Amino acid sequence: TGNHWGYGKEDGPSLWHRNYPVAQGSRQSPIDIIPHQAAHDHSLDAIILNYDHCTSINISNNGHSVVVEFDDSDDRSVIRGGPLDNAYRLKQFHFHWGGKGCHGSEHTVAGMSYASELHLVHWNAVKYKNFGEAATAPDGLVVLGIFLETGDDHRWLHVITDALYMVKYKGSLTDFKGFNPKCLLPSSLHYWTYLGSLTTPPLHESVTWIILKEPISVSEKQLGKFRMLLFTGEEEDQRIRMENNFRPPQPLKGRKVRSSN
Ligand SMILES: COc1ccc(/C(C)=C/C(=O)O)cc1
Ligand SMILES: [Zn+2]
Repeated sequence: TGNHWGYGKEDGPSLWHRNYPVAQGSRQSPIDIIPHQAAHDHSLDAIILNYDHCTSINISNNGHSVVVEFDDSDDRSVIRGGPLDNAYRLKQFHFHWGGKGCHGSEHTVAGMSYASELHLVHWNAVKYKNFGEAATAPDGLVVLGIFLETGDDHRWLHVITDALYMVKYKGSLTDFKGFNPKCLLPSSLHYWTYLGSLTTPPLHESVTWIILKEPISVSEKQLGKFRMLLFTGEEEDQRIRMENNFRPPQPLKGRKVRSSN
């Protein structure tokens, strides 16, 4: 129906251009990051994350990923510094992951993909009056990308994975208060940055990407809990496991990736 899209054979990333022609645009995401081709830009400042007074609201299954939304009615939780001209407000975060034993990050590093990728989505509330308007502007959004690799248990990720049973089905939502995503950051904030897009429809070319170089470690068991989510709703006959919800790397089309120190 309508602009239905997904990650399957009949509605996956290679077909999205039919309803979203920008899918073949000049600044699409994700991309393959080639570290030694990234320009070290010494003018790039450190990124600053002011998440101390962030207010998480709910966790939901939107049929494509699991999303934690935040109160973005003021500048209580923002990202600034780095390549940014102003502060951007945290709106939501979500994940992309693979099937069992398969990797599912969106960005790749020298052709290597990680098990999963966390996206923290922020919007430019200085220049735009709401998220929807910012989402269509070339400098409207900032997405902070964090790679997840499998290894030790992540000591805080269980707060999220323990809630996933509540949002098993597409369209489900439940309260999720008091979660601060600062606990999901790696120790280093060194990053790559480039101009790109949303990685799901409507694929707007409105994102300044900031991808942290250092992955966080999560256990295979924790990652497995994401795979108990379903793409399908409670009322649907088909039960399709939510996995491999990632878009593959897109053409760089002459863009430069910059590297912080
Ligand atoms: C205005 O509608 C939107 C739909 C999705 C998104 C995001 C945040 C997509 C993505 O994460 O790739 C933004 C706006
Ligand atoms: Zn994403």
